[in-house]
Amino acid sequence: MLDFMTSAHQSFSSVKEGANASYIPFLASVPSDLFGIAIAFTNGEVLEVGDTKYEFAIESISKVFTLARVLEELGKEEFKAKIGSNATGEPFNSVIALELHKEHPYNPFDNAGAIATVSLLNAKSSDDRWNQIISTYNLFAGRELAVNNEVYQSESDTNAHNRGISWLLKNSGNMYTDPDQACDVYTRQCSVAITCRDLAIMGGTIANGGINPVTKKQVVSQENIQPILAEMMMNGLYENTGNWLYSTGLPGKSGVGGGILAVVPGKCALAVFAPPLDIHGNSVKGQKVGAFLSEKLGWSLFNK
Ligand SMILES: NC(=O)CC[C@H](N)C(=O)O
Repeated sequence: MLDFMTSAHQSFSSVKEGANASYIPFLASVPSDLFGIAIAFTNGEVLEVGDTKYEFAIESISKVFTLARVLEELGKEEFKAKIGSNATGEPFNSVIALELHKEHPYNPFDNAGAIATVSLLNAKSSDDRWNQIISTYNLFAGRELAVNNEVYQSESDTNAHNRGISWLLKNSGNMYTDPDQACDVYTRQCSVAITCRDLAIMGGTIANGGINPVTKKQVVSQENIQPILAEMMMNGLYENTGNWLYSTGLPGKSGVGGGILAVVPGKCALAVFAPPLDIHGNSVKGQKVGAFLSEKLGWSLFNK
């Protein structure tokens, strides 16, 4: 296993395609050649190659773990009715997608649906909303995570588009708290710093039926694993999800911080960190590693 990971790292470290996200200024300053690969198995073993200790911004991968928390609170049917489980086929921050669907979010991974998902948490205050989210992430990672304040500042200074989306949701009755509060908590969740190892363990918890494979704590109930994986399968890499699925056969999730997660249910989770992105916001090397390892290790869910 480690041999395949090392060979993926060696083969793809020279790939020059893609570029760091720059619409969030901080992300443009992250060294582009950082490259880590980690796999967490359901038995608690974790294998790592490359820059797996470097802390990067979780960005949109956070949407998976907020989804888990809200599913626990609402149940999957109410969640599906309020947010949805279909792809828009548009970029993750598309306003056109909202306009086309009467300002109703379509799924929890596009920004509109993600911000609405944050707003659905039953919380007394902004701090309470945030504490519910970060405590959930901590359980998934098996350690205390923290916001990278430089990322948070950089995103807060440049998130007018997401604030606009929040107010459109308010306009159509699909925002369940103050829109600016929901957007701020969403911005904070995207700024949480994680390592590649953390991400593998967070995904490993999903692969392990909701039980963190390292701490052995139940973080999300088994019945909510299917809706989480369905959302990842359907829109985890936005408009490139079909191509990802074609080559990996696995549910995945990307973030513009350069992280990518793939879940092999019952077996393990793969986390890759490499900042240069394709035009849809997905790590280029991450997608290559996913395709390579899935093929070598027979991970595809469609090859049984
Ligand atoms: N795809 C992403 O990772 C986007 C997350 C980013 N914080 C945004 O809202 O634009």
